[in-house]
Amino acid sequence: MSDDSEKFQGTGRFSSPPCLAAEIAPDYFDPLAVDPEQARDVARWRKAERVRLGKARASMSVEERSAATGMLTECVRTALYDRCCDVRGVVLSFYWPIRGEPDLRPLMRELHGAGMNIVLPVVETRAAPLVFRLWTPETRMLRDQWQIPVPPPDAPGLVPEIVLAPLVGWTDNGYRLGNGGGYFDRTLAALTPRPLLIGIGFESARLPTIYPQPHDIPLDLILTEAGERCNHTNE
Ligand SMILES: Nc1nc2c(c(=O)[nH]1)N(C=O)[C@@H](CNc1ccc(C(=O)N[C@@H](CCC(=O)O)C(=O)O)cc1)CN2
Ligand SMILES: Nc1ncnc2c1ncn2[C@@H]1O[C@H](COP(=O)(O)OP(=O)(O)OP(=O)(O)O)[C@@H](O)[C@H]1O
Repeated sequence: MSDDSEKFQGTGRFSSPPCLAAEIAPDYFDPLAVDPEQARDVARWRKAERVRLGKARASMSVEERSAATGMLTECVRTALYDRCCDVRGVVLSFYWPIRGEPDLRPLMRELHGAGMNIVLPVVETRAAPLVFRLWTPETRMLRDQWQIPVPPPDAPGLVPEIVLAPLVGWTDNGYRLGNGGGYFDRTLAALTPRPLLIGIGFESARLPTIYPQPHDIPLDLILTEAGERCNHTNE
């Protein structure tokens, strides 16, 4: 609490108490703002959708996956170069693919070679924002609690300007279904300035809705093998 509010408490000088909204942590999310029964239903539906979409992704044929990954790679490269006059020094958060996520690691290496600072997301603390550790081709990766390869704790931490977020599901209006930890939403709520958030997924993961909740932050751009599927960057 600020000194002023303590000084003026109970003096009767103000008709209403001083506004303390600025003292709320930027990543604070009020669970009381949500109807618990509705939130439970949505969580249950999302869990089932993650399983369904995960199976669909796992059943893509080798040819289908390879063709889609090639087109996605091209699309991500173009989107990044279109948005950065000079990619050198730009801090870009990539992801190390798990569970059949699009594997864009050749592009990650290429962009590192072009001078971008590549970072990878790490869950250091459960139910907290992600941290981002620098990756280079020489980095000796460790595995986290989900067996996701991550750079070691002594890798430098950097704040990304652009974040590539893998999609389990996505909607035309830019909402993302992820792996269910709420990590990207928590991270975006905490980062200022907010990075450009680009969702990366396959066309087959398109959903009519994810039943958006107050914590869900829409993506700026969604890229699939079919190209730009949702673009809020010119609004
Ligand atoms: N490649 C990759 N790296 C990433 C992410 C990601 O989605 N993909 N993350 C993005 O956040 C973070 C890891 N987040 C994760 C969150 C939850 C689960 C998970 O296993 N969840 C439960 C399901 C929870 C539910 O459905 O309610 C599980 O599958 O058992 C895994 C990773 C950081 N790194
Ligand atoms: N800013 C936030 N503060 C607190 N809790 C949050 C926040 N964002 C999300 N959560 C919680 O995280 C849980 C999972 O959220 P959600 O279903 O949106 O995950 P997700 O986006 O699929 O996961 P991920 O980003 O890890 O891939 C929910 O219970 C939600 O309330």
